Amino acid sequence: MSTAATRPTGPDHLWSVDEHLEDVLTTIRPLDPIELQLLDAQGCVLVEDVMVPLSLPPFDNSSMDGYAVRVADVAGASEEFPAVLEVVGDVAAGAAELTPVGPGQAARIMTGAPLPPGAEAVVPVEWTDGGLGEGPVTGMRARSLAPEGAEGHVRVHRPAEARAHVRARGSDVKAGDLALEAGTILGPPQIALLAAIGRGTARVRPRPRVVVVSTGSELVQPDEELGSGQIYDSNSFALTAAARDAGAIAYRVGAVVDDADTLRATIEDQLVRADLMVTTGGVSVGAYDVVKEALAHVGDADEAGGGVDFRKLAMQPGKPQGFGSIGPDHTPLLALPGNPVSSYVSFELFVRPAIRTLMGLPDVHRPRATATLRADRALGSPKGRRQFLRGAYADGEVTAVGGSGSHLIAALAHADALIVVPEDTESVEPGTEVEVVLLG
Ligand SMILES: Nc1nc2c(c(=O)[nH]1)N[C@H]1C(S)=C(S)[C@@H](COP(=O)(O)OP(=O)(O)OC[C@H]3O[C@@H](n4cnc5c(N)ncnc54)[C@H](O)[C@@H]3O)O[C@H]1N2
Ligand code: MOO
Repeated sequence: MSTAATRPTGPDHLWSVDEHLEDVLTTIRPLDPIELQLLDAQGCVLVEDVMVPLSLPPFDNSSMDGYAVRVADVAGASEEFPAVLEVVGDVAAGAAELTPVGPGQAARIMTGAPLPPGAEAVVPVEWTDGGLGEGPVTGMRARSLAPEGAEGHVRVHRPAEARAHVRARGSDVKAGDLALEAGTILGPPQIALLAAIGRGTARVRPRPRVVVVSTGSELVQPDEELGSGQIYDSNSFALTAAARDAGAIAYRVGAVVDDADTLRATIEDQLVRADLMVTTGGVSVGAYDVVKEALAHVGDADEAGGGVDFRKLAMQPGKPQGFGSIGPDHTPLLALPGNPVSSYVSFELFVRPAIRTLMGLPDVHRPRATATLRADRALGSPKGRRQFLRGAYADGEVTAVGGSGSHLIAALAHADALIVVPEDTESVEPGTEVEVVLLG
């Protein structure tokens, strides 16, 4: 992997949101395809055209529980003048041996069972006396309780056209047809089709394995006792959940203390199961900014442009960011800022599209919309930085939720959109049309 970190920008260059995103998306390539079991391929992108090896249905079969008959035998039948036919046996779904239906005969047939030779149509059981010699019945009795239903005579009360209630061989798809084309995303209906044509596996781009590492000596695992100056680690949970939501197989690594050697060792250990590494915290300008310390000078020895580049973005929240690659496989790494809202917003804007690029998905971005800002007063925004405020969106309107502080986790939990305030806008009046990112 090479990164645009080598572009001639200089350490003081303030990257725009779009430049950083472009760097990420032009660097990260879709994962190599593999053959996966059908259910493991759910949500993945198919990379081959799949042809239909056999027609569906594979044979003419009944769409109703009823009687397989010859058309001429039931012509003009009515309840008053029923056609009386000899029942030659049962045809259940899965039956391999089929008794032919001759003139004056019928076979009792179940939904999905093959149409026996000689039969031309199926009359539903409700159009007959079910072999009981009385009026129309509503169904059949279980074979185990009434085996005599497979013999004797049946009175048919209505005529049937040729092929009535018969599902023709190949009426769904024909052998040689294209079942699914390369590029299809395998949702449940597509998985149904692959299974129906007998395919147990599919060649797809796999879900990326994403390892999330949070950093900070102040962080404590939820459910444990908080000591003085400590807080619970929420970022690793938020980002692992977000990675899963984006389609990844995500692994959460508990918070690593602010020690560069410990962090380097942890990342090295984790590389074996990572297609993408995400860290949070330690990328700012403090004396304990461990991610920067641990990774800033770790390059990919054998590839120019490797290593992690730390940069400032013209964005709020999410100003400090790191991006690059590490380890022998040049595993891409995004280092997100530690403030909880900053890390989440950064994930939405950069990591989610990266995950979806790795999956080969055509649509890597969240949908956006235009909405009318509902607010009591104007919203302020820092000049020169693209601001992403949290909002609640409904029916073409968006309301700001909480303020712009990057620590406001509770407000984030009540938002379903990000309000985008452009770099050159310092104040947004109520009633203004704004762009929103819909978080789904
Ligand atoms: N002098 C300056 N200070 C700061 C600047 C700056 O430009 N000059 N930038 C600020 C901005 S903007 C951000 S964003 C943060 C980013 O800092 P780090 O990425 O180094 O993050 P930390 O210092 O480790 O943590 C920041 C904040 O977030 C809390 N945190 C960290 N990890 C977690 C977690 N897993 N779960 C919950 N909360 C977490 C941490 O306790 C801090 O409060 O830097 C500003 N400073
Ligand atoms: O840019 Mo920081 O990410 O605002 O809080």
